[in-house]
Amino acid sequence: MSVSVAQDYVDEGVSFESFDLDARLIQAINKLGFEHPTLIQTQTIKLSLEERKDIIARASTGSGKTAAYCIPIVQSILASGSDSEGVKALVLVPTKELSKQVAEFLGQLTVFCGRSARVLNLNDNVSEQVQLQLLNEGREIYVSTPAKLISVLEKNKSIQLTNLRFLVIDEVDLMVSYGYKDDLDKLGEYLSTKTNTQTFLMSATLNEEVTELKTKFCNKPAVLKLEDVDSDKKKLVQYYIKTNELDKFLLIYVILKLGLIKGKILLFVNELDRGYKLKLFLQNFGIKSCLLNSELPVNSRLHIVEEFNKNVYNLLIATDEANQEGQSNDFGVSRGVDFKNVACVLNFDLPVSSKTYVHRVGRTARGGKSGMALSFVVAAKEWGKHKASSLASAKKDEKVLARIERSQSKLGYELKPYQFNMKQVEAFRYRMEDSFRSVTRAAVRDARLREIKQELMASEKLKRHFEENPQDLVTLRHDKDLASVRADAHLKRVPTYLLPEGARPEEKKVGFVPFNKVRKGRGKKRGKKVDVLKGVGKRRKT
Ligand SMILES: Nc1ncnc2c1ncn2[C@@H]1O[C@H](COP(=O)(O)OP(=O)(O)OP(=O)(O)O)[C@@H](O)[C@H]1O
Repeated sequence: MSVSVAQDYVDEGVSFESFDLDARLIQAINKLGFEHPTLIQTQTIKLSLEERKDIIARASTGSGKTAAYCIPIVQSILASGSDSEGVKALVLVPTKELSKQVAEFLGQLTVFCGRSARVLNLNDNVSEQVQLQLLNEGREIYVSTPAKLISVLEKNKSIQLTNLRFLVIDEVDLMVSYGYKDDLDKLGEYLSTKTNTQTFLMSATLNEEVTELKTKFCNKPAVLKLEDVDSDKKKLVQYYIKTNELDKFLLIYVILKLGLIKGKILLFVNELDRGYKLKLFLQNFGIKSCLLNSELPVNSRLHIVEEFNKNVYNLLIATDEANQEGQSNDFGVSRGVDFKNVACVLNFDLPVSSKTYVHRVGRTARGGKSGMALSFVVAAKEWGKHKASSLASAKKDEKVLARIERSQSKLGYELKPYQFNMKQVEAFRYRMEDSFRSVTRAAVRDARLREIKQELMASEKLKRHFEENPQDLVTLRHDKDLASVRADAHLKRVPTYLLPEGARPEEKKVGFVPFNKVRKGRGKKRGKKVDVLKGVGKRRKT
């Protein structure tokens, strides 16, 4: 099987065999479908295996950083045989989602290694007894969030980190802002990183706080910065639409109802309630979505990401909360999670910083695929005019957009304004307003409570159920309709007269749907499609 990742980042002249890797590791890499390493992988594997260097790596989202540190770790463990007892590698990540993702990836890399390289995710949802048993088995690689690690170390004094050969801090710039500083300080007491351990600090973005961790954990590190890729090779196209607060709802309704974006969409909002509001609003039109936010139990969150990756859902509404200071909390949905095959990242609410924008849009155009980012930007003069749809963070949208444009242009990207022809979507306005009105604050509150209850129950069910029936996912779909919003059933149907000609039933057209009238005439222009959402409606492969 051939998986073409991040073609832009692939180091085509290099093969994995050239690193002299263990045959079991090569076999696993082949099984994963990786044909060539990516640039960051080539550099990291070499520096790690040949020079045993500490590494600080900044490389774009989707460039293959996980394998870049996992491969040398597994290789070194296999090469050393059973020379010492205890944990040999520790991978720290900021969220449970990432802990699961990285542990699973390491599981795939070590699938042929038997007892020579075993992985333990300390964040796994198991009883203390089971965990103790797993710890006693003496696994070679631990993956954990810092807080969980410290709690495990404090409860199990017999765990020895003295033979630790690798320490990885992934998404390193988040670690400090997540409040993990104390845990990392404590961890320092368990390790002698400066002498025995090779350290990797990884992220797509780095900040000053990293300097502190560098001093603490690294010894003359090599600094890799691999984010500049030929702009003509770039596969991420970025658009923004300047609009007002209420019209965001009109735009999203038209775009989704008419299927103007093909493929899976990851949509970001900035507040919890807005996620529910949008879900209920879309539900009125028969548009299904599922929610991902920090309030949901972790089991549900993990399951939702898994299901989205398996294409069970097409629209995921993720809440990336912004705190009072306007800083994005970035709780994890926009960080590091390897969402598969996302065709479009849609910033329904613009993030509050250009850094968060990088991580959000980095969820698409991964694995060699192309992708699109579309951001709704509220014009400053429009802000606050419609209370019910207003969002505090949108006040600064234009300023944030300017910052995003500056930082993206340094990376060789351009954000193109999207000229949305609002006149042509006006016909949908009254339906949008009907639906918008029906989603009252009480309905949102009710939906939020219900969803959490439902997910808490499902979460427990999930745990037990999947232990017994790993295949049976049917009862636990997360995109069920929520709560009882009093909207008319007619909203679910778009009457034929509102549809663009190409989408009317008798025409049986599949795929791209032009919004304008089909031009009839002679010669080449006959039947030419004009796309009101030019760019947005482009047919795409996913
Ligand atoms: N050499 C390779 N060949 C093919 N696919 C690869 C290769 N390396 C990584 N991949 C795939 O590319 C995708 C992105 O990799 P990964 O999640 O490590 O990116 P990342 O750099 O950590 O991004 P982020 O900063 O968003 O976390 C994954 O699905 C991974 O399986």
